[in-house]
Amino acid sequence: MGKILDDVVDSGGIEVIIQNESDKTIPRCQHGPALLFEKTGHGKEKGRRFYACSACRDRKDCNFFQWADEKISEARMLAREEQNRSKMPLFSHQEYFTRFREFVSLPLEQRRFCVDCQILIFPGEWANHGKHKSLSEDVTVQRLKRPSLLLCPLDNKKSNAQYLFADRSCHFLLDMLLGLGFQKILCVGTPRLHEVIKFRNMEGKSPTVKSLLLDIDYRYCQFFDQDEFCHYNMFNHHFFDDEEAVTSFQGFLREEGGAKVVMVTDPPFGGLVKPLANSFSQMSMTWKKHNEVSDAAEMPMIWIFPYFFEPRILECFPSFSMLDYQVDYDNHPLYKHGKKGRKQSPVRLFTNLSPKDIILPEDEGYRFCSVCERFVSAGNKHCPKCDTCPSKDGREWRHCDECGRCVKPSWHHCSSCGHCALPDHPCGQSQTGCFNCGSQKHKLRACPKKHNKRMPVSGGRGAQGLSKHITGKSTAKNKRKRTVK
Ligand SMILES: C[S@@+](CC[C@H](N)C(=O)[O-])C[C@H]1O[C@@H](n2cnc3c(N)ncnc32)[C@H](O)[C@@H]1O
Ligand SMILES: [Zn+2]
Ligand SMILES: [Zn+2]
Ligand SMILES: [Zn+2]
Ligand SMILES: [Zn+2]
Ligand SMILES: [Zn+2]
Ligand SMILES: [Zn+2]
Repeated sequence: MGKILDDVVDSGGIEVIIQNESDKTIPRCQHGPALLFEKTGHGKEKGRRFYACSACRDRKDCNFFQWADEKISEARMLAREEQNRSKMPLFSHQEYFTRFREFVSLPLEQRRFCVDCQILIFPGEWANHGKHKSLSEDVTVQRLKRPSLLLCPLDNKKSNAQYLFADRSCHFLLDMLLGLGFQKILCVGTPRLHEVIKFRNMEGKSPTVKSLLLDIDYRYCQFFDQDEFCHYNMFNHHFFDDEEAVTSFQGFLREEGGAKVVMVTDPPFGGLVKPLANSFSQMSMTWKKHNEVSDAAEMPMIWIFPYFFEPRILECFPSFSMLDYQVDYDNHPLYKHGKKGRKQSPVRLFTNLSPKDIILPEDEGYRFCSVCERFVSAGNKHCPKCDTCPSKDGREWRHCDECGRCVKPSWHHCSSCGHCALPDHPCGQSQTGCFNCGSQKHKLRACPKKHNKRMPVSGGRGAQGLSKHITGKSTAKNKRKRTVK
């Protein structure tokens, strides 16, 4: 099966097609309804559609594949259902949480956490885990309240990891949202933010905030009850525990007593912007349905993603803007803040909240640009010619008069190509058509959108991201990727 998938992906581009997820004919893998893809580009299979797993970038984790026009025999269907069932978690959410309650009532010396199985174990179960590595000390109540510190970040051999916020970023996010008056935070793929909220509530230092975590990592069922955690797939808006989870989710979105809701999400990078945006729109529609808001209202959202996805996110959510704040992670040597790590973090906040209301920390060099009416990073100098603070990566960009826009400091204007590029760019062969808007009908010089502040639209990124999603091949740019089991 994997071989077919590789061949399909290798021989051209791929487009994802959004379907109505309530459509019962969509085939399912263990991660819920599969996504529908269409082959683009050249080759004999152009236009042919197929289904593949929505959640796993690495086909070793889930190799689900089916041509859309393929007839599946009854026997194969049954075998597939059986396989999906066999991949289900050991216990139901309710059972997991009942175990947790019992577990915390045990004396400290009887509490163990099996590192190999990533599960809390009772004395009667120790024998079954006899050969496994386990933690037997320090499984304190305090530690159980920060499960992200107890659980190993999901990781596979290709260094796909769960990237957890550094405390600096986590507290910045929470303080900023509290400052804006939000009382309910929907944490989508942000377990560390969720637990920090709970922790702060217990300390009683800041106003009490409600939090609901939606994540595909069901290990969290062990620590959070059904009104605090839903096992969820954000690529197909699928709740694994169906009705119970959906009810809990809908209840959370109801702004009873005027408690304002905001959603914060930090999805794995994989280029699948379209299905993510579709899920977040579905959430926003549910929020709308359960609250008395105007037709044009959108649920307040913060989507944490690398800056180079800006054009694609804005395409899906035109009301969003990208903020300069650099999100910092704990378990990634590349993305540490400031000079200590090798690089500055490429991860930013995209939001439909008003940028001028989001005060970025002065002690980290951010300042307010009164022309742009937003906080910008230290190196991001306002360009009067572009009428914006143009830097995306935090470095000081330079205005090129020939290109009519600001460019990265490492770029130089190349007269053969007619635009700025890195000094060692493949001269003359890099791009056909317009460098600014991607159109094949004109060159940069004649671009009607030349003074438009958008980044150039690179034609292939969607397909690239997706083929990586399916094959697990990585592109240099999209290094932060991880896989979830
Ligand atoms: C980059 S990590 C973000 C963690 C966040 N920075 C934090 O510290 O809380 C991505 C998160 O999304 C979750 N995730 C990955 N794939 C998912 C999917 N298909 N649906 C829902 N959650 C997913 C992972 O389990 C992980 O918690
Ligand atoms: Zn799958
Ligand atoms: Zn074990
Ligand atoms: Zn400015
Ligand atoms: Zn400029
Ligand atoms: Zn130039
Ligand atoms: Zn050139």
